[in-house]
Amino acid sequence: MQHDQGVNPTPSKPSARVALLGTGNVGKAVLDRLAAWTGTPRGASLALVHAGNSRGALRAGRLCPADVRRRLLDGSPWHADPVLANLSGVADALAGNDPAHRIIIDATASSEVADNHPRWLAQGIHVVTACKLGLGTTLERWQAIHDAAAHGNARYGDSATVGAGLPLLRNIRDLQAGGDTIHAIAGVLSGSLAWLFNHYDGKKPFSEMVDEARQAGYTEPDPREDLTGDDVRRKILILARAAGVPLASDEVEVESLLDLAGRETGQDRHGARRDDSVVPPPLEALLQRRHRDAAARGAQLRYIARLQNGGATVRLETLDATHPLASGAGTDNKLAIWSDRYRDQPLVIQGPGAGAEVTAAGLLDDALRIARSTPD
Ligand SMILES: NC(=O)C1=CN([C@@H]2O[C@H](COP(=O)(O)OP(=O)(O)OC[C@H]3O[C@@H](n4cnc5c(N)ncnc54)[C@H](OP(=O)(O)O)[C@@H]3O)[C@@H](O)[C@H]2O)C=CC1
Ligand SMILES: N[C@@H](CC=O)C(=O)O
Repeated sequence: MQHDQGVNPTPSKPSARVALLGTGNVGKAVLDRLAAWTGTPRGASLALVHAGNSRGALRAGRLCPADVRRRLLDGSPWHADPVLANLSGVADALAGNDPAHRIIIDATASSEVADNHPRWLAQGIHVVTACKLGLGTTLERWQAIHDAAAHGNARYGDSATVGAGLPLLRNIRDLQAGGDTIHAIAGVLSGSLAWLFNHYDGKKPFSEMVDEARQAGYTEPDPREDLTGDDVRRKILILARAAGVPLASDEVEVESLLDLAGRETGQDRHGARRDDSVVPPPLEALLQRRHRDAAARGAQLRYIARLQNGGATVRLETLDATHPLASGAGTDNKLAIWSDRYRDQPLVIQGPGAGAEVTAAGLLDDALRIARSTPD
């Protein structure tokens, strides 16, 4: 394991020490991006000192990202120390004698990791996360993160939590910083469901396509999180709260695709056996019919989140082809923002909204912004 890449073009500013949690789809893409920066100023500004997953962690004064990545990829044993996987020790891995920034990158979907965000922030450790469980679940946890960040004078990088790094939260915050008031937002916030509805033609089973989306790294680790709308619920909560509407989780009215199907057959999804298919036959039939009806009038199925009049909804909608939210390709997310400034015509932001590479880029954008700022 290489410990020092020997590049530090800005000796006045020590490299930020970085701990990466999660080495799945997104974590691997973070390692790839860091590896590609080896020998560049970007690479020099971020020193990876800890890389861990649920089974163990590697730790060194400076880990070589390509080496960590190779160990994960080539099937060679992942010689990580399981003791180092203990989250209580991650802060120790970031300790040092210089005033460098300390950054934890959360590329997990772990509630246990999200529970630790406030503790790390309060210790002055910056947290950069793709996981929505920090800001997108209970108001208490959201508040705890804000309070801890203020207390520890630490930053919380959340760009990757909505739109997989698209500049959605940044634009909402910039508008407000300029004195604008957000009145409503609406959008396609699930990259996997966007991809599914962009490709679904009623012929190939939806279940097969969900599997393809999972293999492409667009879905949550458990695709049911996407199909139930829970993932989009978290995203609209994060956006709403950033826009100054502190909604509680149960204040978002969510139409789960799985419940839609259950409603049709009178079955309760909560009664489903664990080994049931992710896409039960009634949902296949329902989507086939909804797709056929939409296509017959040149319309599109879209899973839309809306925030207006202090409330939020998430549901499957049939949109005319001319509707501003109907167009898009691949995993495109699309967000329309109405504000004082954009009263009649909304500000619309569109682009790929899922995938490991764009998400890793969003995470590292946040990490670099922190690394380049002056440590207190
Ligand atoms: N895929 C996408 O397009 C996007 C994903 N995200 C978010 O990124 C996150 C990661 O997604 P993805 O990479 O697909 O998920 P994966 O399931 O592929 O990877 C999750 C990783 O987290 C690790 N992990 C779980 N618990 C812990 C723990 N306690 N400590 C350290 N590591 C832990 C897992 O360990 P192990 O390897 O041992 O199982 C695994 O390496 C999710 O929160 C997701 O919502 C956000 C935007 C877009
Ligand atoms: N599963 C998510 C991934 C990004 O957050 C999605 O489909 O958008």
